[in-house]
Amino acid sequence: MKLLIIKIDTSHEVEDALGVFALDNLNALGIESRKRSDFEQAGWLHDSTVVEMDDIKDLPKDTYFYAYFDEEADKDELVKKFAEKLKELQGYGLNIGDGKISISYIKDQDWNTAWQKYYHVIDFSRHLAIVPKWEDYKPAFKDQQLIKLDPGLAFGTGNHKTTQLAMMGLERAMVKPMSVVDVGTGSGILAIAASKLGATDVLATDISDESMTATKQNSALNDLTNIRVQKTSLLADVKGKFDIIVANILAEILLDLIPQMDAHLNEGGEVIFSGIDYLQLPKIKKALNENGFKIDLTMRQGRWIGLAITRKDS
Ligand SMILES: C[S@@+](CC[C@H](N)C(=O)[O-])C[C@H]1O[C@@H](n2cnc3c(N)ncnc32)[C@H](O)[C@@H]1O
Repeated sequence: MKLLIIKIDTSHEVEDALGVFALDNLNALGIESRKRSDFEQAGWLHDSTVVEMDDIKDLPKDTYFYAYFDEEADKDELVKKFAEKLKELQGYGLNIGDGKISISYIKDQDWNTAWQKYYHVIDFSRHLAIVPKWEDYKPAFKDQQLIKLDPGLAFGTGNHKTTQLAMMGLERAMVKPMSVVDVGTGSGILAIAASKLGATDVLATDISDESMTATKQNSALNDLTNIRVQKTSLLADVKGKFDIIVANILAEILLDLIPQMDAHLNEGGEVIFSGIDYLQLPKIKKALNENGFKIDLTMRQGRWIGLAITRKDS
Protein backbone atom coordinates (compact mmCIF):
# COMPACT_ATOMS: atom_id res chain seq x y z
CA MET A 1 0.00 0.00 0.00
CA LYS A 2 1.12 3.54 -0.72
CA LEU A 3 0.44 6.80 1.09
CA LEU A 4 -0.42 10.15 -0.43
CA ILE A 5 1.69 12.98 1.00
CA ILE A 6 0.50 16.55 0.81
CA LYS A 7 3.36 18.97 1.44
CA ILE A 8 2.76 22.67 2.14
CA ASP A 9 5.56 25.22 2.09
CA THR A 10 4.25 27.50 4.81
CA SER A 11 4.98 29.32 8.08
CA HIS A 12 5.13 28.10 11.70
CA GLU A 13 2.29 30.51 12.52
CA VAL A 14 -0.25 28.20 10.86
CA GLU A 15 1.39 24.85 11.60
CA ASP A 16 -0.92 23.93 14.52
CA ALA A 17 -4.07 25.06 12.72
CA LEU A 18 -3.14 22.99 9.63
CA GLY A 19 -2.45 19.98 11.84
CA VAL A 20 -5.84 20.12 13.56
CA PHE A 21 -7.57 20.70 10.22
CA ALA A 22 -5.78 17.74 8.56
CA LEU A 23 -6.48 15.31 11.40
CA ASP A 24 -9.96 16.40 12.52
CA ASN A 25 -11.56 17.63 9.29
CA LEU A 26 -9.77 15.67 6.58
CA ASN A 27 -9.05 12.46 8.53
CA ALA A 28 -5.34 12.49 7.73
CA LEU A 29 -3.51 9.32 8.81
CA GLY A 30 -0.69 11.42 10.21
CA ILE A 31 1.00 14.82 10.12
CA GLU A 32 4.58 16.03 10.39
CA SER A 33 6.49 19.31 10.18
CA ARG A 34 10.01 20.26 9.21
CA LYS A 35 10.87 23.66 10.64
CA ARG A 36 13.87 25.82 9.91
CA SER A 37 14.03 26.85 13.58
CA ASP A 38 14.51 23.21 14.65
CA PHE A 39 17.71 23.10 12.63
CA GLU A 40 18.85 26.52 13.81
CA GLN A 41 18.45 25.43 17.43
CA ALA A 42 19.75 21.89 16.95
CA GLY A 43 23.33 22.99 17.55
CA TRP A 44 22.65 24.65 20.90
CA LEU A 45 20.28 21.95 22.05
CA HIS A 46 22.77 19.17 21.59
CA ASP A 47 26.26 20.45 22.19
CA SER A 48 26.22 24.21 21.56
CA THR A 49 27.87 23.85 18.14
CA VAL A 50 26.88 26.16 15.33
CA VAL A 51 24.97 24.35 12.59
CA GLU A 52 26.00 25.17 9.01
CA MET A 53 22.59 25.78 7.53
CA ASP A 54 23.92 25.66 3.96
CA ASP A 55 24.94 22.02 4.49
CA ILE A 56 21.38 20.88 5.22
CA LYS A 57 19.49 19.39 2.31
CA ASP A 58 15.90 20.47 1.64
CA LEU A 59 15.86 23.13 4.36
CA PRO A 60 12.52 25.00 4.49
CA LYS A 61 12.40 28.78 4.30
CA ASP A 62 10.25 28.55 7.43
CA THR A 63 8.14 25.36 7.70
CA TYR A 64 7.25 22.36 5.57
CA PHE A 65 3.97 20.86 6.75
CA TYR A 66 3.19 17.29 5.67
CA ALA A 67 -0.13 15.44 5.90
CA TYR A 68 -0.38 11.73 5.07
CA PHE A 69 -3.50 10.15 3.50
CA ASP A 70 -4.58 6.81 2.08
CA GLU A 71 -3.48 6.56 -1.56
CA GLU A 72 -7.13 6.27 -2.61
CA ALA A 73 -7.97 9.71 -1.14
CA ASP A 74 -9.11 12.37 -3.64
CA LYS A 75 -5.90 14.38 -4.03
CA ASP A 76 -7.44 17.25 -6.00
CA GLU A 77 -10.17 17.71 -3.41
CA LEU A 78 -7.62 17.65 -0.56
CA VAL A 79 -5.39 20.21 -2.28
CA LYS A 80 -8.45 22.43 -2.82
CA LYS A 81 -9.45 22.15 0.87
CA PHE A 82 -5.94 22.96 2.10
CA ALA A 83 -5.78 25.95 -0.28
CA GLU A 84 -9.10 27.23 1.12
CA LYS A 85 -7.88 26.73 4.69
CA LEU A 86 -4.68 28.66 3.99
CA LYS A 87 -6.73 31.51 2.56
CA GLU A 88 -8.95 31.52 5.64
CA LEU A 89 -5.93 31.58 7.98
CA GLN A 90 -4.38 34.40 5.95
CA GLY A 91 -7.65 36.27 6.37
CA TYR A 92 -7.07 36.17 10.16
CA GLY A 93 -3.81 38.03 9.58
CA LEU A 94 -1.60 34.92 9.95
CA ASN A 95 1.53 34.46 7.86
CA ILE A 96 1.05 31.44 5.54
CA GLY A 97 4.51 31.69 3.91
CA ASP A 98 4.67 30.67 0.24
CA GLY A 99 1.54 28.56 0.70
CA LYS A 100 2.70 26.24 -2.10
CA ILE A 101 1.01 22.82 -2.00
CA SER A 102 2.53 19.75 -3.68
CA ILE A 103 1.75 16.03 -3.67
CA SER A 104 3.75 12.80 -3.82
CA TYR A 105 3.40 9.12 -2.84
CA ILE A 106 5.50 6.84 -0.63
CA LYS A 107 5.27 3.21 0.34
CA ASP A 108 3.34 2.85 3.59
CA GLN A 109 5.79 0.24 4.81
CA ASP A 110 8.65 2.74 4.57
CA TRP A 111 6.69 5.39 6.42
CA ASN A 112 5.79 3.10 9.32
CA THR A 113 9.32 2.01 9.99
CA ALA A 114 11.25 5.06 8.73
CA TRP A 115 11.53 6.65 12.19
CA GLN A 116 13.03 3.49 13.64
CA LYS A 117 16.28 4.13 11.80
CA TYR A 118 16.95 7.14 14.07
CA TYR A 119 16.90 5.07 17.28
CA HIS A 120 19.79 2.83 18.13
CA VAL A 121 21.30 1.36 21.27
CA ILE A 122 22.62 3.98 23.70
CA ASP A 123 25.44 2.45 25.68
CA PHE A 124 24.74 4.93 28.44
CA SER A 125 26.95 3.94 31.36
CA ARG A 126 28.65 1.11 33.20
CA HIS A 127 25.23 0.15 34.59
CA LEU A 128 22.67 1.09 31.95
CA ALA A 129 22.09 0.72 28.22
CA ILE A 130 18.94 1.85 26.36
CA VAL A 131 17.93 -0.69 23.76
CA PRO A 132 15.14 -0.05 21.22
CA LYS A 133 12.74 -2.98 21.09
CA TRP A 134 13.82 -3.93 17.57
CA GLU A 135 17.60 -3.96 18.22
CA ASP A 136 19.84 -6.73 19.56
CA TYR A 137 22.49 -5.79 22.09
CA LYS A 138 24.99 -7.77 24.07
CA PRO A 139 26.21 -5.88 27.14
CA ALA A 140 29.96 -5.56 27.66
CA PHE A 141 29.48 -6.24 31.40
CA LYS A 142 27.16 -9.03 32.36
CA ASP A 143 25.53 -6.92 35.09
CA GLN A 144 24.86 -3.93 32.83
CA GLN A 145 21.09 -3.40 32.92
CA LEU A 146 19.15 -3.03 29.67
CA ILE A 147 16.25 -0.60 29.37
CA LYS A 148 14.23 -2.04 26.51
CA LEU A 149 12.10 0.63 24.91
CA ASP A 150 9.38 1.12 22.37
CA PRO A 151 9.10 4.91 22.49
CA GLY A 152 5.66 4.97 20.82
CA LEU A 153 4.07 8.41 20.92
CA ALA A 154 5.42 9.51 24.30
CA PHE A 155 8.58 11.57 24.89
CA GLY A 156 11.63 9.67 26.11
CA THR A 157 13.74 7.62 23.71
CA GLY A 158 16.86 8.27 25.75
CA ASN A 159 18.38 10.31 22.93
CA HIS A 160 17.60 13.65 24.51
CA LYS A 161 20.28 15.25 26.66
CA THR A 162 17.74 16.13 29.34
CA THR A 163 16.77 12.47 29.78
CA GLN A 164 20.43 11.55 30.03
CA LEU A 165 21.13 14.22 32.67
CA ALA A 166 18.24 12.91 34.78
CA MET A 167 19.49 9.36 34.35
CA MET A 168 22.98 10.37 35.51
CA GLY A 169 21.40 11.97 38.56
CA LEU A 170 19.42 8.79 39.29
CA GLU A 171 22.46 6.60 38.98
CA ARG A 172 24.36 8.79 41.43
CA ALA A 173 21.49 8.98 43.92
CA MET A 174 20.54 5.29 44.03
CA VAL A 175 23.10 4.11 46.58
CA LYS A 176 20.70 1.62 48.19
CA PRO A 177 17.20 0.32 47.40
CA MET A 178 14.93 3.40 47.44
CA SER A 179 11.41 4.48 46.49
CA VAL A 180 11.13 6.81 43.50
CA VAL A 181 8.48 9.04 41.91
CA ASP A 182 9.12 9.99 38.27
CA VAL A 183 7.12 13.14 37.54
CA GLY A 184 6.38 13.50 33.80
CA THR A 185 7.44 9.97 32.92
CA GLY A 186 6.73 10.12 29.14
CA SER A 187 7.76 6.71 27.77
CA GLY A 188 8.55 5.58 31.35
CA ILE A 189 12.29 5.57 30.65
CA LEU A 190 13.39 7.11 33.97
CA ALA A 191 10.96 5.00 36.00
CA ILE A 192 12.38 1.90 34.28
CA ALA A 193 15.96 3.11 34.84
CA ALA A 194 15.14 3.58 38.54
CA SER A 195 13.66 0.11 38.81
CA LYS A 196 16.62 -1.46 36.99
CA LEU A 197 19.04 0.41 39.27
CA GLY A 198 17.38 -1.25 42.25
CA ALA A 199 14.48 0.96 43.36
CA THR A 200 12.09 -0.75 45.76
CA ASP A 201 8.99 0.74 44.18
CA VAL A 202 8.41 3.39 41.55
CA LEU A 203 5.49 5.66 40.80
CA ALA A 204 5.42 7.03 37.23
CA THR A 205 3.14 10.02 36.66
CA ASP A 206 2.22 12.11 33.65
CA ILE A 207 -0.66 14.20 32.35
CA SER A 208 -0.81 12.39 29.01
CA ASP A 209 -2.74 9.24 28.08
CA GLU A 210 -0.03 8.23 25.58
CA SER A 211 2.48 8.27 28.42
CA MET A 212 0.34 6.01 30.61
CA THR A 213 -0.01 3.48 27.76
CA ALA A 214 3.67 3.65 26.80
CA THR A 215 4.87 3.33 30.41
CA LYS A 216 2.71 0.27 31.06
CA GLN A 217 3.89 -1.34 27.80
CA ASN A 218 7.55 -0.54 28.42
CA SER A 219 7.40 -1.81 32.02
CA ALA A 220 5.97 -5.08 30.70
CA LEU A 221 8.63 -5.21 27.96
CA ASN A 222 11.23 -5.09 30.75
CA ASP A 223 9.37 -7.61 32.94
CA LEU A 224 9.10 -5.06 35.76
CA THR A 225 6.30 -5.34 38.29
CA ASN A 226 7.24 -2.58 40.75
CA ILE A 227 6.22 0.41 38.57
CA ARG A 228 2.79 1.94 39.22
CA VAL A 229 1.37 4.62 36.94
CA GLN A 230 -0.86 7.56 37.85
CA LYS A 231 -2.31 10.07 35.41
CA THR A 232 -2.08 13.36 37.25
CA SER A 233 -0.50 16.80 37.16
CA LEU A 234 2.69 17.08 39.25
CA LEU A 235 2.40 15.87 42.87
CA ALA A 236 -0.71 17.57 44.30
CA ASP A 237 -2.87 14.42 44.03
CA VAL A 238 -0.09 11.92 44.66
CA LYS A 239 -0.21 10.05 47.97
CA GLY A 240 2.86 9.19 50.02
CA LYS A 241 6.49 10.17 50.34
CA PHE A 242 9.49 9.00 48.34
CA ASP A 243 13.27 8.77 48.74
CA ILE A 244 13.83 10.22 45.27
CA ILE A 245 11.74 12.63 43.21
CA VAL A 246 12.94 12.84 39.60
CA ALA A 247 11.45 15.26 37.07
CA ASN A 248 12.59 16.07 33.55
CA ILE A 249 10.18 18.85 32.60
CA LEU A 250 10.55 22.43 31.42
CA ALA A 251 11.58 24.98 34.03
CA GLU A 252 8.19 26.76 34.02
CA ILE A 253 6.54 23.52 35.17
CA LEU A 254 9.29 22.70 37.67
CA LEU A 255 8.54 26.06 39.31
CA ASP A 256 5.05 24.73 40.14
CA LEU A 257 6.49 21.44 41.38
CA ILE A 258 8.97 22.97 43.84
CA PRO A 259 6.40 24.03 46.50
CA GLN A 260 4.87 20.50 46.40
CA MET A 261 8.13 18.62 46.99
CA ASP A 262 8.58 18.91 50.75
CA ALA A 263 5.33 17.03 51.44
CA HIS A 264 6.40 14.12 49.19
CA LEU A 265 10.07 13.71 50.06
CA ASN A 266 11.28 11.36 52.81
CA GLU A 267 13.82 12.58 55.31
CA GLY A 268 17.29 12.50 53.73
CA GLY A 269 15.66 12.25 50.31
CA GLU A 270 16.93 13.72 47.05
CA VAL A 271 15.32 15.51 44.13
CA ILE A 272 16.70 15.29 40.60
CA PHE A 273 15.72 17.93 38.07
CA SER A 274 16.43 18.08 34.38
CA GLY A 275 14.96 19.96 31.43
CA ILE A 276 16.18 23.38 32.63
CA ASP A 277 17.51 25.74 29.99
CA TYR A 278 20.59 27.43 31.52
CA LEU A 279 18.92 30.84 31.16
CA GLN A 280 16.15 29.65 33.51
CA LEU A 281 18.51 28.44 36.23
CA PRO A 282 18.40 31.64 38.37
CA LYS A 283 14.59 31.36 38.70
CA ILE A 284 14.84 27.70 39.73
CA LYS A 285 17.61 28.45 42.25
CA LYS A 286 15.54 31.22 43.82
CA ALA A 287 12.43 29.03 44.11
CA LEU A 288 14.43 26.14 45.60
CA ASN A 289 15.99 28.44 48.17
CA GLU A 290 12.62 29.94 49.13
CA ASN A 291 11.20 26.44 49.63
CA GLY A 292 13.99 25.14 51.87
CA PHE A 293 16.09 23.28 49.27
CA LYS A 294 19.71 23.54 48.14
CA ILE A 295 21.57 22.39 45.03
CA ASP A 296 24.25 19.76 45.72
CA LEU A 297 25.31 19.14 42.14
CA THR A 298 24.86 20.96 38.84
CA MET A 299 25.25 18.99 35.60
CA ARG A 300 25.27 20.55 32.14
CA GLN A 301 24.95 19.29 28.56
CA GLY A 302 24.90 22.09 25.97
CA ARG A 303 22.12 24.47 27.03
CA TRP A 304 20.54 21.95 29.40
CA ILE A 305 21.01 21.83 33.15
CA GLY A 306 20.41 18.90 35.52
CA LEU A 307 20.40 19.32 39.30
CA ALA A 308 20.74 17.11 42.36
CA ILE A 309 18.84 18.79 45.20
CA THR A 310 18.39 18.12 48.93
CA ARG A 311 16.74 19.90 51.85
CA LYS A 312 18.90 22.71 53.30
CA ASP A 313 19.02 21.00 56.68
CA SER A 314 20.06 17.56 55.37
C1 LIG B 1 10.53 16.20 28.62
S1 LIG B 1 9.31 14.94 28.82
C2 LIG B 1 10.24 13.81 29.83
C3 LIG B 1 9.94 12.36 29.56
C4 LIG B 1 10.87 11.36 30.28
N1 LIG B 1 10.72 11.46 31.72
C5 LIG B 1 12.33 11.61 29.90
O1 LIG B 1 13.08 12.04 30.77
O2 LIG B 1 12.70 11.36 28.75
C6 LIG B 1 8.20 15.71 29.93
C7 LIG B 1 6.96 14.93 30.26
O3 LIG B 1 6.25 15.65 31.26
C8 LIG B 1 4.87 15.55 31.03
N2 LIG B 1 4.22 16.68 31.71
C9 LIG B 1 4.09 17.96 31.28
N3 LIG B 1 3.44 18.70 32.21
C10 LIG B 1 3.18 17.87 33.26
C11 LIG B 1 2.54 18.04 34.52
N4 LIG B 1 2.03 19.21 34.89
N5 LIG B 1 2.45 16.97 35.35
C12 LIG B 1 2.97 15.76 34.98
N6 LIG B 1 3.57 15.55 33.78
C13 LIG B 1 3.69 16.58 32.94
C14 LIG B 1 4.75 15.53 29.52
O4 LIG B 1 3.53 14.92 29.11
C15 LIG B 1 5.99 14.72 29.12
O5 LIG B 1 5.70 13.35 29.00
